[in-house]
Amino acid sequence: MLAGYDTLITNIALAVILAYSFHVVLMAGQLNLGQAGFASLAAYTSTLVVPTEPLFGSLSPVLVGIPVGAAVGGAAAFLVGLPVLRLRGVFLAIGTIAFGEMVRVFMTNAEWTRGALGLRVDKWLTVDLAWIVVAVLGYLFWRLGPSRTGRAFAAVREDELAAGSMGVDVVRTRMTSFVASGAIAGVYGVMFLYFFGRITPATFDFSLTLGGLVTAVLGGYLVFFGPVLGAGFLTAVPEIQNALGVEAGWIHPLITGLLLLAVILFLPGGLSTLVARLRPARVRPDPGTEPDGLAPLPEPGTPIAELRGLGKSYGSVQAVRSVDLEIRAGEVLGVIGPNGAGKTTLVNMISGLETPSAGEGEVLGVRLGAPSHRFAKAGLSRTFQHSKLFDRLSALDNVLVGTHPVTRSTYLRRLLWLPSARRDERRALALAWAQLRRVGLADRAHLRPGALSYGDQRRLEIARALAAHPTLLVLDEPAAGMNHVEAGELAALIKDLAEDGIAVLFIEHNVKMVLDTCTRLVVLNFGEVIAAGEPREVAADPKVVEAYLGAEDEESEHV
Ligand SMILES: Nc1ncnc2c1ncn2[C@@H]1O[C@H](COP(=O)(O)OP(=O)(O)OP(=O)(O)O)[C@@H](O)[C@H]1O
Repeated sequence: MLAGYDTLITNIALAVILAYSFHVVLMAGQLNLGQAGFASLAAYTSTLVVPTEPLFGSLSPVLVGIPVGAAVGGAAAFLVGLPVLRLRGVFLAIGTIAFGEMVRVFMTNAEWTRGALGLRVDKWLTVDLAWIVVAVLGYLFWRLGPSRTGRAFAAVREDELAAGSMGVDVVRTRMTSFVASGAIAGVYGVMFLYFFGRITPATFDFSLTLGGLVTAVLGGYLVFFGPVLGAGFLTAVPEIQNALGVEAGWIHPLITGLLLLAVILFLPGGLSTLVARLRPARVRPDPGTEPDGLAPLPEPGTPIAELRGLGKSYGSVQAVRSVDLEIRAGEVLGVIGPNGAGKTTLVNMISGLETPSAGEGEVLGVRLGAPSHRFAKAGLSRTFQHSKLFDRLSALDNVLVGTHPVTRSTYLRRLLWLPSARRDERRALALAWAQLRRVGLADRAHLRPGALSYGDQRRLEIARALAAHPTLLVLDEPAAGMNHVEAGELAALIKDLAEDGIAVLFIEHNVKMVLDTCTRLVVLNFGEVIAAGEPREVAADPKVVEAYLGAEDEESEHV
């Protein structure tokens, strides 16, 4: 019955495959626009290396070409990614467009490609095979979404800095999505070749890239079936136009453009989120088990961090100078000081977000200057002065990202439905739920951060940090914006955590809370430690009163 529509249906499948090569990078927040180049390289390579007749008499050339295309596209993406992934956002887009154009110019001028005349092969692609490839890709993306790798992609997309601090290797995650995108574009290129039987350099021009991007954005990249919706929708427009007998060629681009605008303005997650919204919001339930297999924390009092002569300058501004500091397991160490004293810069160096300009040190066995995910893996978790929650993830998913350093990758095992992947996911869920309960947010697990009160957002960030089972928890002004009651509850939580053996390093302007909770206090002024020791003694130090507490008197009366 569908025989007359073979070409149309195969075209839709090809559009879906191309859109998936955008979907995978958009999932990780990367604007790669070099797909035309990867597809071109893969298709032209196939004309050179894939036999023209079925291999062993039965294996269709397209079946040989698909893995060749994936390998060529993936390898090219890796090589291109090494330099261009230093770029971000629009600069990454420009760099990858330039690559696509370079490939096109090369293919036009090379002799073996026969330039603009192009190359011909037999048409081996069938509609069934095209949709089998779509089904395989759909399956891969369906299983990716709720896996640990899928969460890492989402975390990098939402906030690279926070993702790194949660133990996600941002460079690796960006490269993984880039290589996957190249591999899928390569598969597309080869399938295109064996469907139309002819390619020219102009086949893989910038309009192909734009078409794929529009399809992926329109369909949406937050849900795995976005590319199918996008491709179906965009193909339906000219078909309806034909059925109505409207000839005008401008209608398709106009409707596509308007739709794209509407999606960007009113439905940033694409059409698929509209479908997803029809389902009631639900989160994966608490498995009800206690999180197991967590490494014991070091004995209280064991040194876990040592900094010597630490300094950081930004041009002529010396933010931190000659700081010597030791942190011991199980202590609550408060860092106070006037605005601009260098507190955030200090904890940024301790957690790998800044590289020191002077001095050295180790935190949990990791030398300062290493990337933030290494500190997170070693047992350091942190929150930020201005919350860095993942806005498009539910509260539960935010906390699940926090489990990254203490969980194993589940994606490949999820593809094979191995029970061990299920066990690991249940363990991550148990860890996340336990922290949501601990901070009193279990009943709001399904909400996105934007729907939570300010105090709840700060608590959620603490839950996310605790999900990594940290040895050292760094809190940057956790009580900022909290009322008396909330600040009191937070102080009680910090004391509880210390009793559990977690070392807490926290920056706070709420002096009452600092004096109530800290076992040791460090005061910074102009980047230098001006006092350190027992909190009440330090608070009474005339130097501290002059530099900070005098100025804070009014504020502390309010806290
Ligand atoms: N990325 C940067 N580039 C340039 N200067 C910076 C940078 N980060 C911090 N500084 C400067 O370093 C100094 C210390 O800033 P920092 O944020 O560490 O202070 P702070 O004690 O945390 O202040 P606050 O209590 O206001 O958060 C300030 O003078 C600040 O302007």
